[in-house]
Amino acid sequence: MQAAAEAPASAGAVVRVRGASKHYGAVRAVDGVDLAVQRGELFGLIGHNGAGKSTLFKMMLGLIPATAGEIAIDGAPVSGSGFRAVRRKIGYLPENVVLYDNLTGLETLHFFAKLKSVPAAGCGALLERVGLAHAAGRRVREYSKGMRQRLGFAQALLGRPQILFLDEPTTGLDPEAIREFYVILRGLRAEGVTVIITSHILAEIQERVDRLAIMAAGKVQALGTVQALREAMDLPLWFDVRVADSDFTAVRDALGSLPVAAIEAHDGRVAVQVRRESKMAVFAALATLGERVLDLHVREPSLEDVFFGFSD
Ligand SMILES: Nc1ncnc2c1ncn2[C@@H]1O[C@H](COP(=O)(O)OP(=O)(O)OP(=O)(O)O)[C@@H](O)[C@H]1O
Repeated sequence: MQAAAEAPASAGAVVRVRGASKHYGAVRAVDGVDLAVQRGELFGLIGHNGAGKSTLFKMMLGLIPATAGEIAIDGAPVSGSGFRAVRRKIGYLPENVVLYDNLTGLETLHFFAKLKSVPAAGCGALLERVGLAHAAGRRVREYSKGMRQRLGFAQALLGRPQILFLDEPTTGLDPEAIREFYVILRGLRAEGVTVIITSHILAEIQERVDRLAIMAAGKVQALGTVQALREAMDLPLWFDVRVADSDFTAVRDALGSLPVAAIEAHDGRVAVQVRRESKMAVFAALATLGERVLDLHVREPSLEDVFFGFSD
């Protein structure tokens, strides 16, 4: 499948990946990936289990060497000696963050602060930022999965990183916590922090990232804004129409000979599926019904529809 346009020039990119591959014997975990993420961008990486997301993350962090290709963060190749300084600007939340059950939340952050050689003074404020101030003195053993995840996120924020890599950061979080999490991410983005995030929860990510890459079998199958990917896929749209007296025949008649992929009536509404290119013609046709149209809603294909189109 052709990747969508929209990839910005890699010249000013904070994260630049060119032809990166990682092979484990016959397994091509990552296979010729090109990617450029701009400063201050909130970038999503999605894909099925085993698509290669975590492996690519670890390569971008310089944690595992690439079999082939080049990866540079803030201009420094991850395999070079200059990367040591860049690493200080990076925060990382791994898929399975390792925490010590016997430490309290605050002790945990102090411990990570020491490892990162950053001052411990901000640890209390960080716990507050991720909503764990009330549990700062409790041992991690007593933390719920969501609380552990928040603590992992706090650890990633130690030292005010300029580039954040978050692998499945919302696992275990309840809906309110997910919302709070993205508020924090937007705040960080406004400060110019670059965020790269993986997620399996497409509905969650679709309205929140600036751009995303869909990975499958180690390759980037598509790259762009959610809207650009929708358009590249040319998936049909749905018009949901509520019409006076549930007069569905009037809707059918108004549409006349316009190409309609599907038309369904339920709950007093008519759902009309049309190709994107017919969108404005369908609007115009429905407008002829005047006040007999009581409500109208256009449903874009979800990221899930796009995802299955690109990753199957
Ligand atoms: N150390 C390793 N040795 C051998 N194969 C590996 C290794 N690490 C990853 N793989 C393989 O590489 C492929 C990509 O794995 P990866 O963990 O990057 O996928 P993922 O997209 O992060 O999956 P998930 O969503 O399940 O976390 C898989 O087939 C996996 O089995």
